[in-house]
Amino acid sequence: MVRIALPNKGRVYEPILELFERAGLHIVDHSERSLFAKTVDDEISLLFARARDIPEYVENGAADLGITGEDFIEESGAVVETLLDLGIGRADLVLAVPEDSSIERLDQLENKKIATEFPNITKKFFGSNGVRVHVVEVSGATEITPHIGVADAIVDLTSSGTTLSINHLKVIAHVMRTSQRLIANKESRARMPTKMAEITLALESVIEARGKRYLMMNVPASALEEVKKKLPGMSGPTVMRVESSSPMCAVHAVVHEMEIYKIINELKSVGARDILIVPIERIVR
Ligand SMILES: Nc1ncnc2c1ncn2[C@@H]1O[C@H](COP(=O)(O)OP(=O)(O)OP(=O)(O)O)[C@@H](O)[C@H]1O
Ligand SMILES: O=P(O)(O)OC[C@H]1O[C@H](OP(=O)(O)OP(=O)(O)O)[C@H](O)[C@@H]1O
Ligand SMILES: [Mg+2]
Repeated sequence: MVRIALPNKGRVYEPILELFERAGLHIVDHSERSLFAKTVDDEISLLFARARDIPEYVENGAADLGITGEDFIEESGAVVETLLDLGIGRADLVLAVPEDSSIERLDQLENKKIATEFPNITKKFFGSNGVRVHVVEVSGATEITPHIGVADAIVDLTSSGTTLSINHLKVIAHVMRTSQRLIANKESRARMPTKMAEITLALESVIEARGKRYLMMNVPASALEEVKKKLPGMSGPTVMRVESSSPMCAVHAVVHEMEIYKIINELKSVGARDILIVPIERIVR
């Protein structure tokens, strides 16, 4: 049996459940408040925990696999194996000061107070930069602390930048990037390599398909070479013969959604027609 620990709430909760559904690891028996769930695979069960606690649970074997942020993994110092970057919950951990502060450089924070939910990362960051500071640990709403005399600066996560901006804070240094990772207990991985590889592959196939579309079109044989030049394709486009009165081919290719707009126009201009653009669920390499 493989036990996977997932965050029980927060901004990454829904995206992670959606990832499992797409990967075919359908969750059964799960209500919002329940801390355990089964999956369609009898050999895989889920437990729901605080994202911050997950690295430790995976390290000590309470869970064989876990999903949580690189920020919490680094902060915990847990010894685990990282199997996959899920690309969900991307954020930057930054050092910020009030907009009207004269502080612009790290060394100006010598002996000052830094509030954060990440005391270990913060101590390491200032230590490696040779600046001595007093770290004040808080458990949320860190952005308020410089305005109430609790701290001179903060180390906190930002993605859209909205929270920093409405709280009149400016970034003066970048500490680390984070996103959700699939992590494994070392012994569990050694004991169940095949099952772990199977789960990793299932999740990876969803990530791989993200932002990609499947293009299908009919192409007169005379235009085939020009059409092939326009298509990137994973390993070149697939070309099939179409039963038709004039020589005709069906061409299929995987294209990134960012390229679709431009490619469609180019394909049409060289003779492709009946173009279909289809979503891709998963790509298993
Ligand atoms: N602004 C953000 N943008 C993207 N991801 C973020 C952001 N803030 C936090 N995260 C990520 O979301 C994950 C869960 O954090 P979240 O803040 O939802 O939980 P928490 O801090 O444990 O709970 P709560 O904030 O409710 O106390 C973390 O791994 C973190 O990296
Ligand atoms: O750049 P933004 O998009 O504005 O996001 C930044 C905010 O997101 C996180 O807060 P969270 O929602 O986890 O609340 P918390 O402070 O209670 O943990 C983080 O601690 C910031 O406050
Ligand atoms: Mg939070």
